[in-house]
Amino acid sequence: MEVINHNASLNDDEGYIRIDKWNPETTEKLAYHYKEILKLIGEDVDREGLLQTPTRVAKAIQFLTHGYNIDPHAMVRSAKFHEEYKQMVLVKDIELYSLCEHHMIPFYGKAHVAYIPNGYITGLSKVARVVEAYARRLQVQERLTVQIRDCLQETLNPLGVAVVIEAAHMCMQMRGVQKQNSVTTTSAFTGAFLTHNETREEFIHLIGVKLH
Ligand SMILES: Nc1nc2c(ncn2[C@@H]2O[C@H](COP(=O)(O)OP(=O)(O)OP(=O)(O)O)[C@@H](O)[C@H]2O)c(=O)[nH]1
Ligand SMILES: [Zn+2]
Repeated sequence: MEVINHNASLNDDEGYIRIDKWNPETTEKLAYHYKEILKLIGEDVDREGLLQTPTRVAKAIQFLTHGYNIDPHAMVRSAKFHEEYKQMVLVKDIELYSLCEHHMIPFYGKAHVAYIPNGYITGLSKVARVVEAYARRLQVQERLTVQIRDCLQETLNPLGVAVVIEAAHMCMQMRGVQKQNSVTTTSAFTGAFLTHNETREEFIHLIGVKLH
């Protein structure tokens, strides 16, 4: 797997982000460009309220894209435990905030993630951290859904993985087609969730989402 790491200094030993430690050089460069953007939209960059804005935005965008600095596979492997439990493990209603790669405008919603262990489980928080690691990048909802599924399948080799994401896209709400209430649902399955209708139905019933 390719590890994208633009800003290695943000990582601690376990590969988690330290959100208080921005790379000063990256922050300075981003701030320079955001200042130019402010000028281009007709703002007065010297007025009091905007003096710190380029630096604030520089830090904010690094937080919103900090998933590039996380290796989700390594993170799951760091908390992989042998266990003979063979029933579905479901973590539902994991809130997510991402940025659409077309407009860099937020999309936000919930992820529901399940897997059926095959000798190994992972820490429950790691499931939510995998969602976070892929959401905090420039994304499309479809790829985000598949990346979460593939990460768990590749690291735990479970009997199946199921991921459903429900999200609202602000690029469709506050601009463009301006549909305030539309919600997009995406799903991705492997193993028993594909081959066993009952397993998939149980998952869909438990998360309470209408997929068909
Ligand atoms: N499939 C998919 N499309 C997305 C996602 N986020 C945003 N989009 C869409 O990406 C498309 C980009 O289309 P373009 O026609 O190039 O962009 P645009 O002219 O700004 O389109 P409008 O939003 O319709 O004004 C739009 O239809 C967006 O709604 C996503 O997660 N998945
Ligand atoms: Zn968009």
